[in-house]
Amino acid sequence: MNSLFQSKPIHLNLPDAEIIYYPAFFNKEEADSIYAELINEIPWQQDEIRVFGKIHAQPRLTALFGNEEKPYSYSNIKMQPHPWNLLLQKIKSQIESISDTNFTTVLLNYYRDGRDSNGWHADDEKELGTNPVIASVSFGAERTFQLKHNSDKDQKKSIVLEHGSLLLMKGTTQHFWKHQIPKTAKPTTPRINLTFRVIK
Ligand SMILES: O=C(O)CCC(=O)C(=O)O
Ligand SMILES: [Fe+2]
Repeated sequence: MNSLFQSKPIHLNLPDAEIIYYPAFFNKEEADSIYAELINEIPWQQDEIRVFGKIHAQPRLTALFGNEEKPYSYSNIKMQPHPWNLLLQKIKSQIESISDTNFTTVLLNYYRDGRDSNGWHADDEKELGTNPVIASVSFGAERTFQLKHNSDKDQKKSIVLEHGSLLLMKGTTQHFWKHQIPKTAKPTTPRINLTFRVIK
């Protein structure tokens, strides 16, 4: 893997946000091999979440890796991280050099098909601190990532996250915007997304 700076960054021009998209952060060959390894080697689990008092199976599979002493809680789930493996450490160090951030944790999502999704949310948990840097890398099927501003209803953005791409969200993005991966009726093969985070 030595694909740094292969693709030109695209700065999304959105108010109250700092979002940068790198379309081919990993080249096709690297992305293919990372995708296959992640599908096979990650201990994917399907958690239950509580939404308005009701228990649901999460509409995707997940896994958490990170520094041992940093559990991560969201949607009423407390996840204990698996220790870093070699592949995730390698991806982490490439992303750290481009984002100038030392990540403690990565949350992995496995969207099996178009019925899997990730509903509107901000990554604004207390333990991420103010103005968190979130580095999101995608492998496999392309899915649409939607953004909407919390108070200005005219501000919305959709972006297709490509195989091997990196999306960096920083600054005040999580305070003013929510994001989601909606379900799609289009026949869709699996997609894996990794969001690297700093847990304080
Ligand atoms: O799958 C994605 O691209 C987004 C994942 C996400 O927003 C999250 O895990 O917080
Ligand atoms: Fe998110």
